[in-house]
Amino acid sequence: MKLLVDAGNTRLKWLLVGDGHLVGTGSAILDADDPFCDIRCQSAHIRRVAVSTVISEERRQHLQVQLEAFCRAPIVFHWAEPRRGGLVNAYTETDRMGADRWHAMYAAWQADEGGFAVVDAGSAITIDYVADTGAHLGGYILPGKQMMLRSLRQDAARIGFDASDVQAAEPGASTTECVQHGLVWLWASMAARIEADCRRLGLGRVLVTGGDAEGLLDAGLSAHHEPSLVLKGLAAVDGESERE
Ligand SMILES: Nc1ncnc2c1ncn2[C@@H]1O[C@H](COP(=O)(O)OP(=O)(O)OP(=O)(O)O)[C@@H](O)[C@H]1O
Ligand SMILES: CC(C)(CO)[C@@H](O)C(=O)NCCC(=O)O
Ligand SMILES: [K+]
Repeated sequence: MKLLVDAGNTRLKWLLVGDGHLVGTGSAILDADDPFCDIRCQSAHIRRVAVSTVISEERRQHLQVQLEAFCRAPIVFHWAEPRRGGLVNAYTETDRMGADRWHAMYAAWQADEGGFAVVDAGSAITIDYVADTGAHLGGYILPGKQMMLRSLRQDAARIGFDASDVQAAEPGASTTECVQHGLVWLWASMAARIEADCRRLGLGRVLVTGGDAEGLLDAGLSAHHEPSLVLKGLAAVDGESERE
């Protein structure tokens, strides 16, 4: 079996696969003491671990120690690359790009259905555009939902607000409404902007992933929800590098 790990700044997601079929899936807060406790009894059967991560080098080393304590299999970290197959990275400094973005793009590219946008609504939100030819056209990095709410709470003395699941975008009449509706309003504008970019660039598909994907869909983004897009791309990359 192979363990695939996507370690983001907030959460770690994993898939356990054996002979092309899914054995298990799970997630944990990044700093959990034992993120793989649910699959401890299977650890002896894991023959390889592949990781896509965007965490700091210090936390990456800590994750590696946790994985080494968990199972004896080789651990391979995969990073953003200049190109893979027909997919070509727009970055000149490829190694500065988050591995999650590259792996999500590669998963979408593998579907072989033409140009696309990938939206990853995680701790940060990333948007990447890829043309029919496989040329990455570049992207955007924006603060994620919790990051935005946290900065409003922390950096402005009088912005106190409550949590809300309300998906409303009309002008608010309380601090909570102004903040929460403001977020939906911003996301709705972002959704419209992504659609306009896709029309202009001739991209036929939008894929969305990440912990806040559903919020973006509710705010009006018209996209296919692929919760495991990063892990899917990582699986493809790791499978190819094993065969090389
Ligand atoms: N169980 C959960 N725990 C934490 N955040 C969650 C959870 N469910 C949804 N979220 C939302 O998901 C967002 C984090 O998404 P995700 O887990 O995809 O991030 P990440 O992969 O750790 O981040 P990144 O890859 O951007 O570093 C948060 O902004 C939060 O609003
Ligand atoms: C933007 C995030 C945090 C999204 O997870 C990640 O992809 C990252 O740390 N990227 C590094 C900067 C870049 O991609 O240019
Ligand atoms: K992510």
